[in-house]
Amino acid sequence: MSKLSPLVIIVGGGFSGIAAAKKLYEAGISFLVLEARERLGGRVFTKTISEGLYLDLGGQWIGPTQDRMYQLCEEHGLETFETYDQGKNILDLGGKIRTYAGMIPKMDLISLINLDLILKKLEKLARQIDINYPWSHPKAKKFDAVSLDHFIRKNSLTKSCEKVIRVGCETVFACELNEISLLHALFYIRSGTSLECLINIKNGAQQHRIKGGMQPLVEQMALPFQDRIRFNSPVIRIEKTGNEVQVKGNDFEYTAQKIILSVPPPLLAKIRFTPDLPTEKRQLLERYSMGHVGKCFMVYEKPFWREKGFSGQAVADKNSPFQTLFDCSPADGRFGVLMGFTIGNRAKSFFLQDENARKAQLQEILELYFGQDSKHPILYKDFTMSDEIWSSGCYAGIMPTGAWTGFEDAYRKPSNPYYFAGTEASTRWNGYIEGAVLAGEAASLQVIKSLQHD
Ligand SMILES: Cc1cc2nc3c(=O)[nH]c(=O)nc-3n(C[C@H](O)[C@H](O)[C@H](O)COP(=O)(O)OP(=O)(O)OC[C@H]3O[C@@H](n4cnc5c(N)ncnc54)[C@H](O)[C@@H]3O)c2cc1C
Repeated sequence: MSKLSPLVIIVGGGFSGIAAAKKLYEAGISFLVLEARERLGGRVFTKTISEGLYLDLGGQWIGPTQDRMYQLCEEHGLETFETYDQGKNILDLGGKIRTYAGMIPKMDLISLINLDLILKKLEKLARQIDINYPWSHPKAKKFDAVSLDHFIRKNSLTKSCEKVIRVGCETVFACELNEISLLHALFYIRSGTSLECLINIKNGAQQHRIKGGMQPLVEQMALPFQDRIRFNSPVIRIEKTGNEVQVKGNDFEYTAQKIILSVPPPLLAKIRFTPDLPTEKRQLLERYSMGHVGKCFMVYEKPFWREKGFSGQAVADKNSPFQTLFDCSPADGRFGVLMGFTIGNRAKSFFLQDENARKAQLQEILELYFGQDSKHPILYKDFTMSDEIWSSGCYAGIMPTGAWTGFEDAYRKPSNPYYFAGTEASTRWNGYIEGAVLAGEAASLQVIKSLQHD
């Protein structure tokens, strides 16, 4: 058993935990990061396949208004590049393929008008939400009593419109739409600036990727304090006695004064606290669910679809296992990479099949969309964080109906000596890497302040 006694222990070495650690390091405060996995990054995971070919199996995109992410890239000398976004997009409704340019899918006029009205309505409602106090909206109880699914069914006048708006929302929220409260959806939109910002590639959250992948950034951030990170160290119990806290795992025990918790809500719920966390936080933790997403990559010798005038983007209804497709080729286009998102119930069915069947399904879709050239991939790789015990889902924790109005800010509220980070604790870019960084930094500032007062 270790005798080390840092002032602060950070549980979790994702972007949030490492952003918290960076702040403490800069402030000269002793700390230790305990990370369950053998790597940093958590829900960010870059797999290098060969020289020049890497796949971001977790979070990968950043975009305007995610200011901290751009600052961190600059600070660590990492370059960003534009997501490929030129040429024809594909809309696949019931296997009927249409192509269109720009953001407006090719549909009948009534469906288009209906789609525009729903998007505008969501945008307008989201603009009224105070991200610090979503429960304070005069209609908060009404919005929190229904799911996003309810809102979409109520406002969709045509089947095509409903299908397209569903696919868009499933891709943004990464869950079945009956799992998410309308109030949480509005908060999430506002937290990410606007719906347009969440959906768009250009001027949106999908605008840029980092050359070499996202995980190298968190590794660069942690370089100066490598010796203060302990890997393969899941925290199981946290016990407070007097002014000290014991943090315990299977083969370690550390004592500290303050604890920053930066793990996803369902995993926080599994840590045994003595005395227990405040009742409202415990009850809220039990309500959170994680989304379900799979990323499925087909790699080619070159991005052949670009020469044929395709962007590589597609949107599909339930006849396909993939809600959306994106061009995820490396910056230099040395390889061609198409990535399909399978989300919610589609992901559940998809991952019940063996890998050969999964590959065959993506192959079939790509041939349908991009023709014979897609017949000869050099690699197939898929991945879902839902199968990872130390993530238990993604992109992020989802608030079901009644949670915001029932528990307000119970999740992020500190209860000395415990401080809560992780993207779910962020009011800005909640669910995103930017949110994870902001929440980690905020938790460290709270700890520093509290140490000054002790
Ligand atoms: C497929 C996918 C696509 C995404 N796409 C994007 C995107 O393009 N852009 C974007 O901004 N966001 C995206 N996201 C979301 C983004 O990745 C997350 O919001 C962000 O990485 C969360 O960071 P975090 O530090 O809060 O949590 P995590 O990354 O989950 O870090 C928590 C850490 O805690 C560790 N841990 C858990 N339990 C314990 C324990 N008991 N003891 C010790 N350690 C523990 C975990 O191993 C993990 O390393 C995506 C996520 C996924 C999975």
